[in-house]
Amino acid sequence: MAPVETTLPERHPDAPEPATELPEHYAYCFGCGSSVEHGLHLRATAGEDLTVRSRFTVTTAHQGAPGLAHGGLLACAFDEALGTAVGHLLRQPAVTGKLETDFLRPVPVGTVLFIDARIDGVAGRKVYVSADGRVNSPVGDIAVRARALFVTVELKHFIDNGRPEDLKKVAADPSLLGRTVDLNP
Ligand SMILES: CCCCCCCCCC(=O)SCCNC(=O)CCNC(=O)[C@H](O)C(C)(C)COP(=O)(O)OP(=O)(O)OC[C@H]1O[C@@H](n2cnc3c(N)ncnc32)[C@H](O)[C@@H]1OP(=O)(O)O
Repeated sequence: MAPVETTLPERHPDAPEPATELPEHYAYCFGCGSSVEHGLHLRATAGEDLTVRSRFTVTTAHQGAPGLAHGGLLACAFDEALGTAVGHLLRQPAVTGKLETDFLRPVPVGTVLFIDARIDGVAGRKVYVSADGRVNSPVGDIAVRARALFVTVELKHFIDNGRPEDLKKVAADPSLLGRTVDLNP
């Protein structure tokens, strides 16, 4: 539940159609990037209305306790899944301001975590989102639940704050970035 009054936003007219597989947003993103060897490699599909379904396989590189996913990595997966929902459905750059997780059941190595994310409401630049994660199936008991606040930003946020050598790499090879927002709106 958002701590302030919110309104339900419109799904952006250029948002991907439901059932569209969404591209990684940055090749070196720990959450979704294909160039990060032990990253989460999260994959997402646009859902109906203000929803996105993501999934990732928990590997031995993601352990906290023997054979079990690290809670911080699970939080990372939710951050990515929630940010993907905001980025694709609203088509606005946004960053995580706050992320809260409830770890309800252990998530073993080798399982696929299905994460159903939704946009709950907006208030000015604040976008409230939440998600449920289930083990090996998109239905059944919830293993992890998360709520987050994303704050919309101008592209300038990334240009002003990113490490210059990484920004240069992207400028030299724009294919490293998925085009979810218009760079020249
Ligand atoms: C398709 C694309 C897929 C992308 C997936 C990516 C997933 C991963 C996303 C990330 O992990 S992003 C990286 C982690 N986050 C950051 O690095 C953000 C660091 N924080 C900041 O840069 C600034 O604090 C921030 C841009 C969030 C806000 O600073 P601003 O100066 O622009 O705005 P301001 O501080 O005025 O806050 C705007 C509103 O948000 C509210 N707010 C900001 N942070 C908050 C917070 N933590 N808790 C509660 N409210 C917060 C703030 O109170 C205010 O509310 P009001 O409009 O009602 O006044």
